[in-house]
Amino acid sequence: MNIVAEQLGKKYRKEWIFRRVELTLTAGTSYTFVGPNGSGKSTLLQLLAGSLPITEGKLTYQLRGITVEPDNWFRQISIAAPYLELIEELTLDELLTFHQTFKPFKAGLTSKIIADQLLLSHARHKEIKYFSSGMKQRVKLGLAFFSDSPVVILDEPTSNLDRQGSDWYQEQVRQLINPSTKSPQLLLIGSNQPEEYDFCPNVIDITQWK
Ligand SMILES: Nc1ncnc2c1ncn2[C@@H]1O[C@H](COP(=O)(O)OP(=O)(O)OP(=O)(O)O)[C@@H](O)[C@H]1O
Repeated sequence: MNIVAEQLGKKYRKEWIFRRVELTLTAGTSYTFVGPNGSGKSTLLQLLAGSLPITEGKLTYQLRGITVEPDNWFRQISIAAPYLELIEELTLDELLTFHQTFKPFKAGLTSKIIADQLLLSHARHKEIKYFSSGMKQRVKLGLAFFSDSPVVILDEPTSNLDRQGSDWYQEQVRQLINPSTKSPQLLLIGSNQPEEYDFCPNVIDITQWK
């Protein structure tokens, strides 16, 4: 999957957050958007995910050379972000089962394996509303890591994670763009924490588009 942005701009009321963004984002690698608080990292990630309308410019999704219609972009993307909520009333097992009805997991992964991978096998039958903020963050990241989607978007990925959780993130995130993986994904990160993206070859300062 490739995503191409041409002359992309976003304005909230009278304020331009960024303008004239030019990007060609290619599968099999990662890109991290950096910049101070309020610079527009989350806004740009949501635009690239097709979940916020663009004010000007053009976005194109291409899967194996074929243009994907905007109505189908959401099928290509898994996103973990602080502003996206989990369904609190479901248990972890129920959430994993529900999630698979619209976004399958990668081959061979069952709910049990994923709960083990999340280090949450003890909490499979607990409702998400009783999870700690770090446990919820692990679930959000897991849904993004383990779903079979060409694009993975992670905004502030290690927020609320303890040392063990951050180590787990480091281990998992590298798998996404491992060249020996059968279908390498496109990984997009929004971050202010260098240790979240120290492996990433493409670090892009968003303030260049102010
Ligand atoms: N719905 C909205 N309406 C008006 N302004 C908004 C809206 N959402 C975001 N903004 C503004 O857009 C700017 C960019 O916000 P954004 O959350 O994208 O920044 P960020 O770089 O992700 O920040 P942080 O590092 O704090 O997460 C901010 O000035 C913010 O106030």
